Amino acid sequence: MNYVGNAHLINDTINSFAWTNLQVVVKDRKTKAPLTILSDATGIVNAGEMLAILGPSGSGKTTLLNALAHKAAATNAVTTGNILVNGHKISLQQIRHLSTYVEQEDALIGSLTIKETMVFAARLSLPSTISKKEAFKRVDDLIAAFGLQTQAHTIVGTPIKKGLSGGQKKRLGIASRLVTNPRIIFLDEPTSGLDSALSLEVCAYIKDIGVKNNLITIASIHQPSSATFQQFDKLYLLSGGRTCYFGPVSEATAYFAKIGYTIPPETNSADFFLDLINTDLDKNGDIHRRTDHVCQAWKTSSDCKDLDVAIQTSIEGTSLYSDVKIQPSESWKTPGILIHRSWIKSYRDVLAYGIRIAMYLGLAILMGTVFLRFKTEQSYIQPLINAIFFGGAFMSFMAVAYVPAFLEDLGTFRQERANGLVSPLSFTVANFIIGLPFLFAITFLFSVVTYWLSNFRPDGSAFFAWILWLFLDLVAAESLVVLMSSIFDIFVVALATTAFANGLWMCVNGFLVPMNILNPFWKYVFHYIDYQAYVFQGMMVNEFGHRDYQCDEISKGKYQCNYPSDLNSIGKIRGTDILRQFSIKTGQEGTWIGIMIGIIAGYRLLAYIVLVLKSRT
Ligand SMILES: Nc1ncnc2c1ncn2[C@@H]1O[C@H](COP(=O)(O)OP(=O)(O)OP(=O)(O)O)[C@@H](O)[C@H]1O
Repeated sequence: MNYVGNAHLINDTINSFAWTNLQVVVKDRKTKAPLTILSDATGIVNAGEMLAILGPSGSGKTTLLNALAHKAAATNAVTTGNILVNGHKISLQQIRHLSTYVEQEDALIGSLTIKETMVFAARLSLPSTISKKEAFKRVDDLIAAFGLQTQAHTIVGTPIKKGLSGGQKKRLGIASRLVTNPRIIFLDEPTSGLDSALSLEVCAYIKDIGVKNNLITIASIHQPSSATFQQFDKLYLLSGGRTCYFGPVSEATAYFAKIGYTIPPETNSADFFLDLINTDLDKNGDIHRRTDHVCQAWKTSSDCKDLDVAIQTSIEGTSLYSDVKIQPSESWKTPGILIHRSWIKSYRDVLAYGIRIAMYLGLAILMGTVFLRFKTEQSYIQPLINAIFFGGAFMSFMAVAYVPAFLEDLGTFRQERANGLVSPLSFTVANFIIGLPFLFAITFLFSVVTYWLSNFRPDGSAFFAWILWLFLDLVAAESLVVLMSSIFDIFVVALATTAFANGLWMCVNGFLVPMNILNPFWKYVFHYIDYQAYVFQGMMVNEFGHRDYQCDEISKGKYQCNYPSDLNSIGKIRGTDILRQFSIKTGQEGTWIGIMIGIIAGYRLLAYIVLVLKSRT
């Protein structure tokens, strides 16, 4: 770590970040009564210091961190108390302005390199007043500061292509949040998922950058090793939302000895403090009693009084901070930047579209060779209808393969949204646009193989009409994936609900049960909003609306026709008579295309609304 502080990162305006009497009350999940999950929290962190928020699981670490960052602690949570910067109360806008929040989960795009990740972070967050040269300098400086230079052109890593180690990913995630020059950094469990060596490495980098640039760093942390714990300057110890200790890490051992809890030799002090107040381990009420004593002792301690004095001094002694951090704000360029980023992902990450293209090509060969060289004889009519159903319905069913790639994008969006970089509208627009060329490529490849192998109506315009229906089908299917995954953002749930919805659309699209006998509930509630129904009808009209089929000739001039038609006497079946059996009208294609576009727009609009509603909580 031979890194020197960066001029742009250096904090010379924020001296202190303090909070007094913070309280968070939620509505209890079970009883619905008000429940205090954080009470009377008070503390101060000065420039260049790093604070560890420590406590047993469920003690309120994340609640405190979120309250400090002005993030919603939970749905319907009511937060009261004061948050002060240089002794002055600060609003949500101001804290966003000054700080960055690094979530526990990495939301990096696996197929981008370190450098690309940083450049896109800079492009999304820096205003156009910052020159390209300056932006690149910041990116390079941060890559160097986090010790990532040698891997600058290594990809983050996808499930099928290994990239960075866990520690490097963590460092990159943090580095990408620092391009906007925050003065205060909130980190939610930055060492989660890392072994003790990597945890130490990550914390040492954060500490180094914080000290060299005079930044205020606040991190919740879970069971740190001794070495990791020593990286922190201050400790906030919590149990059941109550303060057990706040003060320098170096003085914590002496403080606990003073109130009657002496640490045994060669014990990790963090483990000792946690065991002291971990009420989850309580068997006979001892730990509860001990925790009550520790919290009470803190309230009446001279250290607690000294803290109040220190905060009072910060209020009286300093001037207002000036706005220094660059306010990340969305610009009209954001959708374009997102499209560029997705474009790289699309061609580099085979999971995004590559696997689907290969899968659809395989499906095309399968379908084209099973439904091979159909003739215009009546025995081919039913297989032709089956092929049309299979082509439309199965293709849309397989769109579920897009779920993992979309969920990765959604994770990135959530974090960028939380940091004010990307709005639901930009994300929705970019996601829609980037899908179109790939869906068209899939449609074209599939159709070129299948259409001509199966001998659908051999006519150029019929071929292009087929392409149009299939393209609309895939766009609608992908839009359904986007909607379902936005609502149910857990992989298996998104997969199951999308598959279920597609199964439903298949059942009521008019093939398995023709519309004239489909029962009214399914017909009127679902059939008319079923995008697969319009694709099926469109493809059926494309095939049967414009040609006739031959009956079997039993003897010279005598025919046996399986489908009634006014042409039976001359040994033919009019295609439109087949359509009539399915209650499909001709000449409605324009309306159906319009409805398809409406359904696609509807899915996207609903997904957008879901994203807006979810990003409020
Ligand atoms: N609506 C609610 N009803 C009941 N309890 C709640 C509610 N919301 C939060 N809590 C409780 O508040 C406590 C604090 O949660 P928080 O996530 O801040 O803890 P934590 O210390 O970060 O836990 P972990 O280390 O497991 O992430 C938890 O015990 C949680 O169960």
